[in-house]
Amino acid sequence: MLLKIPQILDTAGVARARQLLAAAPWADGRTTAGRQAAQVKNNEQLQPGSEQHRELQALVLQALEKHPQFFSATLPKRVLPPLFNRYAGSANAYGSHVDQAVRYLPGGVQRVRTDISCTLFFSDPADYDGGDLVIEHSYGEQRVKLAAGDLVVYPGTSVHRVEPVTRGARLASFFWIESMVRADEQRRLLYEMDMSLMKLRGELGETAELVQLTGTYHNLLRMWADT
Ligand SMILES: O=C(O)CCC(=O)C(=O)O
Ligand SMILES: [Fe+2]
Repeated sequence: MLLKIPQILDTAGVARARQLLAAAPWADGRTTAGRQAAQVKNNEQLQPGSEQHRELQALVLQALEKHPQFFSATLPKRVLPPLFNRYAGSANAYGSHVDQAVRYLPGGVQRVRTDISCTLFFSDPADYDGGDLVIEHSYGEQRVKLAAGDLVVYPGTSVHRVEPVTRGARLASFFWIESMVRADEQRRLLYEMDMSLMKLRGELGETAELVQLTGTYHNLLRMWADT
């Protein structure tokens, strides 16, 4: 399921993130990519370990935690620490690739399966030309270029690319999630059901049928979740 979630970060959060990104040390992006992806990756990435990097990670993670739609759509079990990239100058781009299936948490022991890939945008579309995140799926390609503060989540299984940035700079955070529910189609059913339940509850208040269907939601989650 490809889902755009608006305003994960508010204006103040975006401004703070940009300030930190401007002061932080950048390095070649190829260091964190797998072998195939490194051949097509041409961007910069924030070097982990700096004070700015830590504050940025906390900023993103706290924003995600506060967001009910993010939780419902991803049902996170583990979230890899967010990373940060910049595409600017000399047509930085990231060619077609699939993200590595398994990554390590810092420390290099705990493995995380990358069920869901995420990009959180810090630049507005007017700040740069090109730089669309293009995600391939069974119905064709989806182009994504969101407002600063917005997030896109998409299946880790997708072939995707970032088109060359030909003017300005595209700043983003990218990270991966291992979900309690491994299968994308099961997560989608749960998400759609949860959203409909919330809407119906707003329209009708609590009814016996809503209690029953909410139970069905939780019982499906119980059946499918691996916590
Ligand atoms: O910059 C992006 O939106 C995506 C980056 C990406 O695909 C990756 O780092 O694997
Ligand atoms: Fe990727």
